[in-house]
Amino acid sequence: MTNSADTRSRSRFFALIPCAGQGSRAGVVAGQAKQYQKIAGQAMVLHTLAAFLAVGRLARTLVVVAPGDGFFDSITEKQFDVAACGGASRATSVRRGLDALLQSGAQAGDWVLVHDAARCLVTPGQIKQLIDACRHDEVGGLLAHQLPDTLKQAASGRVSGTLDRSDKWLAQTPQMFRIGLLTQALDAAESAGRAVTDESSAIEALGLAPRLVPGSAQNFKVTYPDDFALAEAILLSRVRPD
Ligand SMILES: Nc1ccn([C@@H]2O[C@H](COP(=O)(O)OP(=O)(O)OP(=O)(O)O)[C@@H](O)[C@H]2O)c(=O)n1
Ligand SMILES: C[C@](O)(CO)[C@H](O)COP(=O)(O)O
Repeated sequence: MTNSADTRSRSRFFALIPCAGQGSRAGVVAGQAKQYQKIAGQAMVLHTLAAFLAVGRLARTLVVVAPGDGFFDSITEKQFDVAACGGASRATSVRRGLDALLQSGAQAGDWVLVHDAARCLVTPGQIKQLIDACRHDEVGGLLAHQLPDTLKQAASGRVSGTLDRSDKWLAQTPQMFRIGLLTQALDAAESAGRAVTDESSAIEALGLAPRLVPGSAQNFKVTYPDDFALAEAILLSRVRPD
């Protein structure tokens, strides 16, 4: 007979990569979405996937793309799965991806590491650090980065205050939670009509406190036009990812 501690200690780790956005802030107009733009010789998302595929502890990696997206069709012998179930928001893409994982054998007690396709500078070492820091945690957690600059509050384009930044962190990904808990949290946010921009905020709304695991300034999300050149320079400068 197994008890819940036994079951939890056998939990597996899955990766879920939301990849169904457009990249409007990056200035991407018609045509290829941001995550498919070439950086350092290959599509951004392929750099992201390379980091995850180098982490042996992951049972499986699932990429969630928009319905009708054929980007991965030509890649044969993929070491990852693709589900064309992306939605209108990142949260919907993630939520549908969780269903796809559960339908293909993942269990509610397994861990999922959710990571933006557009955060293509993450390293296998950072992914392993998150797993090691959170695998025995009751809640789970996320990579995050402490603010390196003075933090200003603004009103009408002028400074209205300088904020204490000692307790402020920039949320990054991956964000790692039990699949069942994250499903419950995203469903609760949706029922309450509360838009969530990351997994942690859905978990926080349940009254839980995710663990902050120091990431790196280099693990930024390619969001604005200037970010492409910076991401390319960093990728080209890396002899080995970590
Ligand atoms: N409906 C959506 C929106 C976003 N994403 C994914 O979530 C990650 C983070 O999204 P972000 O890059 O911030 O958003 P985009 O929607 O791609 O960009 P923008 O808001 O500038 O249009 C990206 O890998 C993106 O592909 C998604 O899967 N489904
Ligand atoms: C999930 C995220 O990457 C954490 O920083 C981020 O919130 C997603 O991007 P958005 O700009 O908030 O949509």
